[in-house]
Amino acid sequence: MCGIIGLVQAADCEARGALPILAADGLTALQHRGTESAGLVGSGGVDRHAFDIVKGHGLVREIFTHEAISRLDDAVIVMGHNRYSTAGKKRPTINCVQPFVVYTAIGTIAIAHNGELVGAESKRNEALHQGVGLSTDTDSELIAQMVAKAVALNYKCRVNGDQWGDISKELAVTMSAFKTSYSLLVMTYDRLYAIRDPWGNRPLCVGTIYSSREPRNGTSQYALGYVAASESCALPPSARIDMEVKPGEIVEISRRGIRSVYQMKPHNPSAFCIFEYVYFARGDTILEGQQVQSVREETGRILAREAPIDADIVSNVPDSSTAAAIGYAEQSGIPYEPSLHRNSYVGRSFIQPNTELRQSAILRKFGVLKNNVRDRRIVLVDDSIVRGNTMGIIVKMLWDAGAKEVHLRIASPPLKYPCFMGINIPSSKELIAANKTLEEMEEMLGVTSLRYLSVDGLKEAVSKRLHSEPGFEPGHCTACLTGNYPVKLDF
Ligand SMILES: O=P(O)(O)OC[C@H]1O[C@H](OP(=O)(O)OP(=O)(O)O)[C@H](O)[C@@H]1O
Ligand SMILES: NC(=O)CC[C@H](N)C(=O)O
Ligand code: SF4
Ligand SMILES: [Mg+2]
Repeated sequence: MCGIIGLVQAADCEARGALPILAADGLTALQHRGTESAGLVGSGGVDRHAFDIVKGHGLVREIFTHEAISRLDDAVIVMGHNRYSTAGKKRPTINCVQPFVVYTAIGTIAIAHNGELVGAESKRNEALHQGVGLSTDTDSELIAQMVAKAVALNYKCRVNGDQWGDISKELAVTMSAFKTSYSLLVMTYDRLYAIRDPWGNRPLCVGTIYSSREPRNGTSQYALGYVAASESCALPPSARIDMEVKPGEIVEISRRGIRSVYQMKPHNPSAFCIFEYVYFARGDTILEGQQVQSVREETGRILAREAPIDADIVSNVPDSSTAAAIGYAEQSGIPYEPSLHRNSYVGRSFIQPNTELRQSAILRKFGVLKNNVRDRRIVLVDDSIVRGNTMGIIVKMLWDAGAKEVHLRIASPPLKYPCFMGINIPSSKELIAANKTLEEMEEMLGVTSLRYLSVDGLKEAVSKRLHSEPGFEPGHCTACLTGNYPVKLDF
């Protein structure tokens, strides 16, 4: 998934050093989208070649020390990225860490990408045979090089008065070369572009940072700057969302404000990743006009109707299933009581890059609340089972603590098909539900019963409060659940 954020200081705001701190805070708020590496790039808004860059492997707080980000103190535009890799796995060097910064005919540009390009391999070969040199095997670098190429090809058509930092035409050309999946931030020395692919597969929103959270008596609020981010949870406290970037849209953010500069024909219906609601996004984020936490609660309520069971308590698998467990408890009338303590210093396991790291995270992450578990019939709600790593470990912990029955209820349908659009599950071999029947899974996981939410149930939860723009038919990618991919997979 990856997390991206960009900030631009308003023309009449003279604060110095605030932007990199807000950007690092934003990346911290997006840490759940990627923990492998992070980077920040800044521009002072005057020199079109000189960008300052801070990058590293690990967590945001480890990379962006006070000293490291002070290098960006003069920046009036800052852009950052948290990485969860889906590409570049052959040689995961520092070169793969985003944002990608490239020198082009009009000056330096930087690109931060969330998603994965379907068909990247053939585009990559095409580019290599046209003499484009690539330093990594990531799809994101390819986008950066394609933009650089579009800039070079359009160079002679730039008319006097064209601003160096304006690359909207070149971005539109690049967009037409790729189908999905990308939400992008592209930075030139004096502006930032927020772009979503025509399927709208990954999220991206844009907002304004105000001088105060609320208008005060007698004084009006004014804009200190502008922000674009994967999720609204990354916006500074005094910011408000202005828009979610539409599928196929390019939004330009400069020191003068925000404007939509291009709208490619969107795919109707769109194919926004339904797993953003199930697992990836943070509960307080607003997607398609609705709060993720509320959608998750609704999945729990529907699951309780679809798969009821008599039990003593309903428990969550912290963190991301908590809302669904609350919804299940509310609908079933069975009290919600936790069975597991989650160590907050251990991150998400699913987004670790290999099995060893995933399993070691799970082993360090959970402790059992024995007094709640002993002699109880437990409904254990999780948001998903992917490889089965989490369940394999915690169900055993519950039995060891004296549970009487363990009924697993999963607030999404069985995940049976690979994802090629930004999630690192490239093969169905590793997906437990693709290779076992429900009964085999019950036996393998050692649970009293196992039931999943239906595809229709998940769609119902997602559609209930969804807000859609006129002219845009909202739709969701459910490919990993149904095998119906939004684009033809010709590779
Ligand atoms: O079947 P698996 O392969 O184990 O994957 C599924 C599990 O991984 C995720 O949790 P994760 O620990 O990543 O994040 P969370 O703390 O937000 O729940 C998800 O919420 C499931 O619990
Ligand atoms: N999960 C993502 O969004 C990954 C972005 C990009 N494909 C990379 O591997 O760096
Ligand atoms: S295949 Fe699944 S995880 Fe991938 S984009 Fe579609 S819904 Fe999301
Ligand atoms: Mg989990």
